[in-house]
Amino acid sequence: MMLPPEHPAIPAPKIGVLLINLGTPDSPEPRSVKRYLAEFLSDRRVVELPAIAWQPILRGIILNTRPKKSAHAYSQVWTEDGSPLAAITRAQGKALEGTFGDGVVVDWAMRYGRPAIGDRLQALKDMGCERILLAPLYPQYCAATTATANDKAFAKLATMRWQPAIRTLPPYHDDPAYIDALKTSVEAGLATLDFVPDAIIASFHGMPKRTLALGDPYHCHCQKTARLLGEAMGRDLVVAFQSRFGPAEWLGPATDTTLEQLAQGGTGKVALIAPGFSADCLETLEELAIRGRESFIAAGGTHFAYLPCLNDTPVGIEMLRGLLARELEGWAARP
Ligand SMILES: C=CC1=C(C)c2cc3[nH]c(cc4nc(cc5[nH]c(cc1n2)c(C)c5CCC(=O)O)C(CCC(=O)O)=C4C)c(C)c3C=C
Ligand SMILES: [Fe+2]
Ligand SMILES: [Fe+2]
Repeated sequence: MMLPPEHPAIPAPKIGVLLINLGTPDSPEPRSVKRYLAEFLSDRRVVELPAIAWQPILRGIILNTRPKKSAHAYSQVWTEDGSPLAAITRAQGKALEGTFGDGVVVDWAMRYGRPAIGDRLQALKDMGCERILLAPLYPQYCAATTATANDKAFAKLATMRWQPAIRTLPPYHDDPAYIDALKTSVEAGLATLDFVPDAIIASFHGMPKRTLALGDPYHCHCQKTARLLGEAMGRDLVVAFQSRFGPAEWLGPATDTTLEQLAQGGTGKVALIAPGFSADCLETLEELAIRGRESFIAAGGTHFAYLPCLNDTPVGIEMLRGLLARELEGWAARP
């Protein structure tokens, strides 16, 4: 005679993984870019000024001048699948779908623009996800990226009577799996070049310098990533910070100045990498690969290569899968 099981079979709770990246306009038109910049630059985690001082500058000056210029930049990198950042984040989500086993759904959202974090959290809950891992895809922690992504998710949770359980992906700037993936990807990129670079520059997105003194670990995380990657590759990397915005002092040295100084100082061949970006985007494809090349060559450089981010490459996806699986531990199975 079959005995009844000690516990009746209770299905494991459904789990959601929400990949989050920064966000991007819906189209490379000034109107879409203006809407996106208005949301982005109104975030007090990004521009840390009182609204009463900042909003008149934003609405009166920046949103009347920058959208046209940025739209032109976006139009140079836009693809058939839309903005590179959105297309690659979507591809990362698709590549990870099904890799965590039954009952784990993978979705993706953007901090600014669409798909909105609140909408996708609601969708995951409506699908029956009782546990959700929020995964801001920033290897280096920064209040202007990681924290604001989590803030936005928690703001949505604040409206829910019955919340799912939540975990957040920690920064992974020094995780051996991330450093290994970068090393594999950079070495594979270098092997495709028809020249041997005299220098490899690791360019990270900049931040206002005062955030370092205020305790944001971003600068230290970037330096540590570059040190560990350099050690893994057996060569020094030049660290620089790009995309300066506004009149305040930013972390340095600036990538554009570094490229010019290297060229002027006789370093003719460089490879540029952007290990802080989990997906290629405007800041890498336009600012680094197009404008960086132009300024390096104009300053006398002879050979320039931009090596792509980890994106949805097998090595990048396997690294993300491992990091996310670790955060899901203990959630998947019902004892
Ligand atoms: C990877 C980390 C990033 C940090 C840190 C960061 C800080 C930061 N950015 C701005 C202003 C702008 N950034 C813009 C684009 C942009 N920034 C990041 C990432 C970080 N930003 C990404 C991935 C992108 C690309 C978006 C895309 O659509 O491809 C822009 C918009 C473009 C433009 O008009 O130049 C602005 C503006 C500030 C002020 C800031 C820290 C305080
Ligand atoms: Fe930025
Ligand atoms: Fe930029």
